[in-house]
Amino acid sequence: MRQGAERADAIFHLPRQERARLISGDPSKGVRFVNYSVSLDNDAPQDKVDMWSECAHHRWHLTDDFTSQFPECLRSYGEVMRELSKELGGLADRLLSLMSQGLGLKNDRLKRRFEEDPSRKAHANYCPPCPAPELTLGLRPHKDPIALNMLIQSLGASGLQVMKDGEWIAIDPLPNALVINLGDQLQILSNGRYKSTVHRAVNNKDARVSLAMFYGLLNGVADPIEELADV
Ligand SMILES: O=C(O)CCC(=O)C(=O)O
Ligand SMILES: [Fe+2]
Repeated sequence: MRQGAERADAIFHLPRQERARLISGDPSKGVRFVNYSVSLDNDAPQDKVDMWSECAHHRWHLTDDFTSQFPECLRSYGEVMRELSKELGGLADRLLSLMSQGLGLKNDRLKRRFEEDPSRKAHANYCPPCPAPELTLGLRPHKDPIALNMLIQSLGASGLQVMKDGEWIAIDPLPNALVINLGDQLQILSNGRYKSTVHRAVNNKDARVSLAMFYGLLNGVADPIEELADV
């Protein structure tokens, strides 16, 4: 896990020309940089805040070699990613099994639902050292639209905060720990029994990296699973 965050950090320190080649709006690219721009909350323009972060996106998989599309300069990141993907794929299944039990369903119920239409995306987030952290955010407040986010944080600078009872609570990085965040799809599938959490990332004078491994349904979900639907 530590290596996942370290190698992800390397993506953001590639030579300028290599980086330029990765900037793209085309989701079919193996790895692409997207920039978070200004937070555009048009309903509350006074709350606009500058995003001080960069993000690299790619898909992940347990068995397909999704790294074959990675450029040569990301070879060692790809090696770590392949290992991590197998581990986190297994972890996602275990979590879904426990969450199925928690809902009073058969252990494999959620797992089977996800296998019908799976989506696996990774976001490597990088917040560079920020001279004025109080004027910026790394990631604006949001809920993850997908089901599960298995998040690895670099050690050192903290940044992740979760909204609880109207207050922001810092979730500081711990060695060898993952943060498991539930997103909208699990809230919908569970008919509100599991909650999608509002979270954000704040900036620091020091750099920070996080690696979000998302798992969920590719085409989204509009209804709870049948057994939990209101009648
Ligand atoms: O950087 C973080 O800790 C949060 C990442 C996150 O929320 C996301 O990628 O959706
Ligand atoms: Fe998120």
